[in-house]
Amino acid sequence: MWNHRNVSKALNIRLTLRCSRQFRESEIIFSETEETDTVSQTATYQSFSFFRKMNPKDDKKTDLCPSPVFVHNPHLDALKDDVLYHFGLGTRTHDLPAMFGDVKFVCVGGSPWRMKSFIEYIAAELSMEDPKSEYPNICAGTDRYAMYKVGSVLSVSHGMGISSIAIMLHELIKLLHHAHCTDVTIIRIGTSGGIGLKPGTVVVTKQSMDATFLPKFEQVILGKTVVRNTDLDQSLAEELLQCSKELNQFETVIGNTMCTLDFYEGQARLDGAFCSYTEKDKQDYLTKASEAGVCNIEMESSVFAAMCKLSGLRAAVVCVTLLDRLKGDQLNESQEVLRSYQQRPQILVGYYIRKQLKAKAVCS
Ligand SMILES: O=P(O)(O)O[C@H]1O[C@H](CO)[C@@H](O)[C@H]1O
Ligand SMILES: O=c1cc[nH]c(=O)[nH]1
Repeated sequence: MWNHRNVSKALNIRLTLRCSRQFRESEIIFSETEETDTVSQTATYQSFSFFRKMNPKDDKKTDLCPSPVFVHNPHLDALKDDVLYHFGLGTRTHDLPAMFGDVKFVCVGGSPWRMKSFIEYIAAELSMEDPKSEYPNICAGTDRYAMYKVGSVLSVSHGMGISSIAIMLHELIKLLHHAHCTDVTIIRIGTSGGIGLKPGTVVVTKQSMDATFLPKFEQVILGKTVVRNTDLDQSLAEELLQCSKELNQFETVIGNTMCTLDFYEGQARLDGAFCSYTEKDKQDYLTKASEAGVCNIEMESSVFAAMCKLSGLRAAVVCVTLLDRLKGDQLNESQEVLRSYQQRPQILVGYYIRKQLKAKAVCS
């Protein structure tokens, strides 16, 4: 007989199956020998692309049931308390469902200053301003990351680079999971270098690519290279582009984003402390990137896309371009201009969140 308990059990089994399938579909493991063997790496990579085509696990939500935030770690069940060390939070010390259970939108970006200014901006947009204008840093117990919350919107800084954002995302995903959040959308609001775009253009990422222009994120786990899928939610990207059209305040495009391990040599800059290539080498490389559909370069999108996909989060990357890398390397615009550029992804995402909340209010 179907009662509340076995309906929820069946639902759980379905969700678990769905999430473990999603996990399998999202990664390929190379053995150590394969890793150094270009031919087999290419072959495995091709099968990886084939896998993706066979399983266009998409973005569009087909289920009406709420979508939870998945973790894929059986060891977590054995933990009495889970300490989210770099947030200064934990399951024993904090009531995470009470603090975060209502979160529906998470915005992340490199700088703590930007993420505080975003929460002030969104509070005003949603008419939820604190009369004392106080937005306390929820992670005040640590100086690693900063976190702010207004209503259902959470704003978190992640520092610079893949390692820094990956640590933050491990703890953020566990936080959302422990808090029993459902139907969460996460958006990175960042800055980048553009390729052939007018500075100030906003790029909504279609695919995050590595420095060889392949849509994958590689990580060595237990001495083996694990390759993860960097797909982002295409319908969310389209919705953001539509919002930009409605706003009509600045140029926005959808394109591929290259994610590098470094700001200088990793992005073909000629102005780092070391450089062993010519201006022509740099131009040739950026031209190849552009031919692969790369519109901008930054340093977190690949692991962001990979981890959000594994946890079932609807994710997008929205970065403004601060300069055109075909024309130079140095950021020599005034602080005022750079600050106004940084606000563009915030304005776009703020508009999107307000639109979503309005639509939800009409439906309920
Ligand atoms: O503007 P944020 O979010 O920090 O992102 C970009 O800016 C930093 C480099 O200046 C890198 O982290 C890059 O990804
Ligand atoms: O050129 C740039 C500008 C911002 N962020 C980057 O990673 N690269």
